[in-house]
Amino acid sequence: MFCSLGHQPNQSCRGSSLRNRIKGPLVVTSHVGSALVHDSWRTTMSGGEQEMSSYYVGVDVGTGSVRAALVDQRGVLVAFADQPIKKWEPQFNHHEQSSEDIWAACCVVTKKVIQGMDINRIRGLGFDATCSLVVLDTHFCPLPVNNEGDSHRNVIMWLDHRAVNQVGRINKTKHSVLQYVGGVMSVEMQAPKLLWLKENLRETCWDKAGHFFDLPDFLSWKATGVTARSLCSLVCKWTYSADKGWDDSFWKMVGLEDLVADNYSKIGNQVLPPGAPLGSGLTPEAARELGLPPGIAVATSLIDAHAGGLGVIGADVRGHGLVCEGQPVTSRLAVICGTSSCHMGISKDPIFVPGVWGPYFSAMVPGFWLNEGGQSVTGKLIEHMVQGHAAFPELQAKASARCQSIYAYLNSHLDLIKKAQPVGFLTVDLHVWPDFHGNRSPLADLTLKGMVTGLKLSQDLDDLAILYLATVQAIAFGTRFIIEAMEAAGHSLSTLFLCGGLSKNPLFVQMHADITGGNVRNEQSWESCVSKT
Ligand SMILES: Nc1ncnc2c1ncn2[C@@H]1O[C@H](COP(=O)(O)OP(=O)(O)O)[C@@H](O)[C@H]1O
Ligand SMILES: O=C(CO)[C@H](O)[C@H](O)COP(=O)(O)O
Repeated sequence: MFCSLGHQPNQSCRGSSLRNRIKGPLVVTSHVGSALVHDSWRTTMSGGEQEMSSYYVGVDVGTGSVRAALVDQRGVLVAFADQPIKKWEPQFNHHEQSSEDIWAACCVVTKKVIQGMDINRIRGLGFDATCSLVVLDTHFCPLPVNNEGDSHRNVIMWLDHRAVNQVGRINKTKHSVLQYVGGVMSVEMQAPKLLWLKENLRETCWDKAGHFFDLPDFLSWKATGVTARSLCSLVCKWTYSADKGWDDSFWKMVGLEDLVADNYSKIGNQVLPPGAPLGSGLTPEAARELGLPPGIAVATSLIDAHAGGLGVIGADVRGHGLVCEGQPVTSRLAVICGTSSCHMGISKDPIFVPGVWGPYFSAMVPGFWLNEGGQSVTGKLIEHMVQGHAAFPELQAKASARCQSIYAYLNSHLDLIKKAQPVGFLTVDLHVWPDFHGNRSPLADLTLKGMVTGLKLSQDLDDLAILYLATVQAIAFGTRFIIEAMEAAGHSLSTLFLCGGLSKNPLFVQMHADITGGNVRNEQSWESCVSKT
């Protein structure tokens, strides 16, 4: 049911090219060839076949856009659409969104993928989304998370770092729940953000709040009216234990005892495993807004990285002659790379990796423990470096003259200037430290900053291309650093499975293969193997 899709702004399409956009469990479901797509449509449209297809809609809310996919019961992708969503940065390190804007985008993309379809064949709907914090009042209306009192902006995004002081105090408690987030709570998790709201927006937000949702759970509530939370969100971002539930002593110790007093009704006291059906399914109101039939099944949600991780870690790789065929799923590391990169590895027994989130039980693959390493800005960092360079306008002009994306142009430019040497050698004198937004894993130090060494006075297109390469390499070294920490703690990883927007960049995939020295699979080419040096 879950899917997580790559991103091309404002597009809706059908057919074989859709495969290149998938980053979730749909990755290896089947052959998304146009023949298959047409077959399933013919069956649908004629209505005469005995075994008529059932269809499912998956909605994936990333940082920059919302994507929907329509798949049939075999997992074949039939239609795809995406739509950008709004983001605000009212001050440095404050990142906000609007839950109404996000829901409206979910409705737009869902309507697009079901266009021309017999909607009575649609059997179910599922959501995944970023782990951002949505705040609603007791009547489920948006509350402002900002000093301006703008209630439209009622979402504190996952990458928001406003609660630095609060997370510092939480970490000083050394409470035992911190063992399950790599020993150090991240400012990107929900407890510090809640404490910030209580300490900074008491009257306008905290006192009026009736519901604090992780964004994936907000979407499933919006679709069903059921306020149950996903085990995935609560375990990974809210300190909930699959085994022991909430720990009252943690919330009391950090100054959020009010959440305990009302039996966690504001943050969730009914918890379901990802994929479990919610209530009576899609409400009539949500059905109208989405263009779907009321009452169809709606699944308990997943965080976006976990949806992508579930998809690639569970991929059936038989028959492609891959090295990883026959190796256990615990030897796979899923790297979900979009705005950020998330490194998802699973194990049968809990593994405690300093600076790497988890171990989380059953939060992604049922019955397995999950460790989640991460780099908070990867796609966003590449954009920051490239767009901030003096030669960016020239790059844009040249790429558009060739009808290429700026990244395709930069990759071919690197090929041109590398001459006979391997492309990686172009950066022997230029190095990037990629922690421009702190280090999520394995140093777990939000105070770290980015760094570039080896700059010269020239600022031409060659310099931009080499800076871009050094940034991609720095990100790949970050992945290697995370793998080394996970292996030192007991993981045994042999294959990286990349998915998300960045996995469409061959240079990004190649540098991960070269620098980690492992087998790397990306979403686009299941059949071809990226070599290692
Ligand atoms: N074809 C491509 N080549 C290079 N980079 C790409 C490509 N498509 C998307 N990206 C990059 O991937 C990132 C977005 O990935 P995506 O998975 O859509 O993110 P999110 O889920 O965070 O919204 C952006 O930084 C974008 O520049
Ligand atoms: O913390 C995370 C998952 O646990 C992600 O970084 C967050 O959800 C953002 O995802 P994306 O980079 O795909 O927008």
